[in-house]
Amino acid sequence: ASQHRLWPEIENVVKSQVNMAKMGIGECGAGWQLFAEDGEMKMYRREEEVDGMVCDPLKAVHVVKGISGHEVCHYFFNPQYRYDWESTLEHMTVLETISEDTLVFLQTHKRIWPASQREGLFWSHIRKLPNEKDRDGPDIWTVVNNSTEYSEHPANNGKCVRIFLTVCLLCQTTVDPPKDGTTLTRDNLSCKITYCSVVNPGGWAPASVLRAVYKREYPKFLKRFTAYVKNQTKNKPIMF
Ligand SMILES: CCCc1ccc(-c2ccc(S(=O)(=O)CCO)cc2)cc1[C@H]1C[C@H]1c1ccccn1
Repeated sequence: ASQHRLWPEIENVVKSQVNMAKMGIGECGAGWQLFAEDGEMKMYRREEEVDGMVCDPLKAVHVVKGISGHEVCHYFFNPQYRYDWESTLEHMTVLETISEDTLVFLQTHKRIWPASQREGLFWSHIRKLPNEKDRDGPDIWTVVNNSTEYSEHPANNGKCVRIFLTVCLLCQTTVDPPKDGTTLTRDNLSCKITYCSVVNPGGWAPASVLRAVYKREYPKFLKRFTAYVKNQTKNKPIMF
């Protein structure tokens, strides 16, 4: 995989996205507004437009008990689970398996009236990172998705408008060992999830419509996905 044409880009984008995701909302620059809150989940966005198109960066922070960062990234990365949790997905194919930790996806999302239907073509990379704060603590896990070009699938040659996205899911596991030295259970586990995304809708759509879609869809998406991981792992051994 390290000699693949995309490898230099993957290395650069993963490093920069992980550094951004690690920064607290206060360090990420000004202008972040909290737009959704549900228990431990907080969602922030910044209003940004590129050529008159809404490209609001989004940063969500969520703490979920009973699952590990590896499990969250495993179910987010692997294509075989995606239809179970991604409710806006209409079709998904893996265009290329670059390596076992790097895939290229082509996926179409259900049309959201009045915007036209969207599709995304992106590489997706899963990686374990050393826990710098605590050497013998659990590793950090991340999945980065980043749009890329494919000559066999030119943008906007069909009915769908091609979106351009960069997404980073960063997961930090916390283990709170049982006092009485008994075996670790999922009750001693929690995961801090940081989800960052910048999506360029690729073609014009009314700002009010896009912002309403994101305001509705992102909280639903993160809640549905984390509930799915809890349900899938509850009776399985912990994957660290
Ligand atoms: C006009 C643009 C609409 C639009 C742009 C972008 C996305 C989108 C693509 C990918 C990812 S992901 O995190 O990489 C998981 C893999 O699918 C999340 C969101 C979805 C929509 C549509 C379907 C709406 C939506 C928005 C936000 C979250 C979920 N769904």
